[in-house]
Parts: sequence; structure tokens; C-alpha cells
Amino acid sequence: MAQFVLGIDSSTQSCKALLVNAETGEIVEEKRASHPGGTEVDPAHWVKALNEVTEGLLEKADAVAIAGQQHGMVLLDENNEVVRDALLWNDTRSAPEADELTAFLGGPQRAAEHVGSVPLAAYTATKMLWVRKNEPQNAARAAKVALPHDYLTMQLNASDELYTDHGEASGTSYYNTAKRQWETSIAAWAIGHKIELPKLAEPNEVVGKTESGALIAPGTGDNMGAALGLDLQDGDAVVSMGTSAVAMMLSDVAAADYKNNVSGFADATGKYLPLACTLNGAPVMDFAAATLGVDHDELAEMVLSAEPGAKGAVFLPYLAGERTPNLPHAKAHLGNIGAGFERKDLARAMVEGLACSVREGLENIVAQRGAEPDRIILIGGGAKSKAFREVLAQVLGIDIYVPEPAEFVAIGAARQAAWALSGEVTPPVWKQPEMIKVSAEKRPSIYRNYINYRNKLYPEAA
Ligand SMILES: Nc1ncnc2c1ncn2[C@@H]1O[C@H](COP(=O)(O)OP(=O)(O)O)[C@@H](O)[C@H]1O
Ligand SMILES: O=C(CO)[C@@H](O)[C@H](O)COP(=O)(O)O
Repeated sequence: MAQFVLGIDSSTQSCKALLVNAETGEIVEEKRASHPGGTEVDPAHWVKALNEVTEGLLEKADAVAIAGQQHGMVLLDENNEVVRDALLWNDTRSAPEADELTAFLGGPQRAAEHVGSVPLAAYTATKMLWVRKNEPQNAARAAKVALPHDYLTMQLNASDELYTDHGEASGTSYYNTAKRQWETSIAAWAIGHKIELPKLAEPNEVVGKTESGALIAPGTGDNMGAALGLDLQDGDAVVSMGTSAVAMMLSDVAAADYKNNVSGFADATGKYLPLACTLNGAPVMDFAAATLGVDHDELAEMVLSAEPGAKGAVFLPYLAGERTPNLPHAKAHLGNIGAGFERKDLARAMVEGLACSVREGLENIVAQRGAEPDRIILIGGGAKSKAFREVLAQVLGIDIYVPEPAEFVAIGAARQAAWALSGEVTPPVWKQPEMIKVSAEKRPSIYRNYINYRNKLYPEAA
């Protein structure tokens, strides 16, 4: 009899669940629920969305796994009650604490070697330090710290134990990526006392059972989930256009970039996933569409009807501040506007600015790896934009590959669940999606203008 697995993606904007045939990877049912906006969220909202999407599906599954937005800090007391709203990956209030943690770890070079990445406001430990300094009563109550997907996995687990995987752990700043172990003393320093961390599970470990008897796999971060869902190969680069914009590639070795352009994360299979993440992904197109009073399809038409280069105009898409480059307090800017500038040029400038910020992240990954990627795969909600696909190909100057839109993070979670269910050494082999190739004429001046303009406004990023 066929076995089924449930893969869940609890990302920034929504929660998606896919019921999948464990042997073939065929998706048989699909559900989705929204998350609230903001960078500080009561985890009860995620639990509600999780309950909505798993209703009617969980009992059909033989195994389940959750992939979630990375880095968010969920503080729990001894009874597993949430101490305060979770601070998310895109909350930049802990930028000063990131510098303080970097100094505590012995400076950027030693920090990168120790915990894989130079601490940034995105990472969990900096948020814990912010709580210690600004909300000492909450810090004192915190007995455990979990990441969003760990907390949600515990909701499904009859045992009430917290588990995480190495991929997710590598985004905390209290995990030693090269040695693949927790650094409990860093977590304790950040919050001000000893604090319980989730148990670190192996990629295909069974970490519990649901009440209906489904096996629970450890889950992972959403980007690690996407890599597993796409069955990423050496030489593939992924650009994920979700709330964040992410460029990532697989690696056999842990990255340690003291310049802070590359996050040295682990993946969900025992390898590594160097990644460059910006705070401004697809919502830049939401902003462009709202500003121009159009929907996404109309925005795409406007962009494609304008001349490449937007008549020399440049848009820096730093609406939420920025992480890559590390400019937490940056703002978005529109400049170099001359006579004859029209609405369609504004649409074009905004989407070109987004593509340029992705190129900058991708160049960091390529520089770290020392070799160009063989192919670039574009996924995420923003990949549905025909205009973004074409502009990205123009700005990168190479072909990009776009799979049929699908929830690759949830597919990755399902594949992890199927892997744990099988008890095999390697994940199951599932058919990969067809991809369309998007080619466009190379336009090097777009990126050149963007970088010149950006470096003038923010010389610290040069
Ligand atoms: N056709 C489109 N053009 C541009 N952006 C789009 C389009 N369709 C969806 N999006 C945007 O994609 C984002 C959601 O992508 P998703 O990958 O689900 O995000 P997340 O994983 O961060 O929750 C939203 O900001 C949404 O408005
Ligand atoms: O912080 C990072 C990666 O380091 C983000 O990529 C989050 O993991 C959120 O992802 P999306 O909701 O944008 O997919």
C-alpha cells in the first residue's frame, strides 16, 4: 500500500502543507494559511496556521516534517509557555548586539571561524542579548530557546521535546558549524544564564510521533528545505525570491566569511549551504505594484514595456534596512531621474534594483566558492513575475532556469519525512520539475550604475 508524507513550510508570510506520495514524490493534496505581517509575531499565530493546514492531512500521513523561516527567537519558560513574541529574522533592532557579540567572540575573523558567520541582527543569539539588555524580566523567565520550526514541530510531537537539525542550528550564532555542535556557553552568555537548547537531530532521524501515529522528522530551515526539495547538485545556484531574497549553493566545506557577505550555514543532509540573504525580496515588487496602483501582472507588463536601464534611474531596494550588505538602518532610494522619466520607467527601476541586489549576493557566494555556477535556478513567490525573470537574466548576463511554480520548501520537508520513514542512508529519489530557460541580452550597465550609486550613498558597503 502507498505511504504518504506531509511536508510543511512555515515561512514568513504563510504556512503551506503538501501531502506527498513517499515513493514517487507526487503531490496529492495541498493547503495554505496566512501568517500576520511584522517582524515580531506571537507564535500562537503560526500554531493556528499550522493547525489549519494540517487538518484532514496529518492523519493521512505516515511521516511529517516542518521547514520554517530561519533564525526567529522563540523563548519558552520551563512549562513550554512562550515568554514574549518571537523576534523574526528580519527584525533589525539587535544590530548593536550583533557588534557586541562579535567582539565577545574575538572579532569578525574568530567569530566566523567559530560559529560559521559573523553575527548579524538576523541571528538568534543577538536577539537573546537584546532581550537580556532591554527586557531583563523576560530574559530571567526564559528556560529554553527554540527556532520557529522547532517550536512548531514540538506542537505535533506527543513527547513535548524540542528538536532541531544542523541546518537550522547553524543560523543561531551559538552553533559551531565546523565541529557540528552547540556552543551552549554562547547561548548562556547571550541570555544571561544557562538555557536549554533543542536536541540536535541527524538529517534522517525520527524525533517523535504524532497522536495519529505519524513519524516526525527533525525538519529544517526553509532555505535548507528548498535545497532538499530541489535535490540541489554541486554547481547549482538557487535564487529564492520570498520575503527575503536568497542566493545559495551547496558546499562540502563550512564557509567562514569574516567580511560578513556570506552566511556559513549547514544544509539538511550533512553538507553545507553558504548563503547570501537580503531583507528585501518579493515585497519590493509588492511595494512597486502598490506605489503604481497596479497588480503584479500589470506591474510586469509595465516593466517589460520600458527600455532596459530605466533611462538611467537607479532604485536601492532597502525598504526594510539591509543585511547583505550589512546596512541595518539603510533606506530605499530612487535617484538619477531625468526628463522624460515615465511611470513604466519607475516600475523598471524598482525591479532592476531588486535584481541588482540579488546579483550582489550571488557574486558573494561565487567569490566564496571560487567558481561560477553551472546553472541558476529561480524559485519563490517572486519567481512568478515574468518581468523579474527577464530582468534578472539581463542583470546577471546569463540564462536562468525557472521550474514550474511549486512549494519547494514544503517538498523538501516532505522529502526529509520520506527519508526518515524509509530508514535509508540517502533521501528518496523523486522526479525533478521541468524548468524553462529564460535568456536575455546582457546589460552590464544596469549593475554598474546600481553599484556606483549605492557606493556613493553607502560607502561603507563598497
Ligand atoms: N506574480 C508575482 N509577481 C511578483 N511577486 C509575487 C507574485 N506572486 C507572488 N508574489 C510575492 O511573493 C511573495 C511570497 O513568496 P513566498 O516565497 O511564499 O514567501 P515566504 O516564503 O517568505 O512566505 C509575496 O510578497 C507575494 O506578493
Ligand atoms: O533569514 C533568512 C535566511 O538566512 C531568510 O531567508 C528566512 O529564512 C526567511 O525566508 P523566507 O520567508 O523569505 O523564505
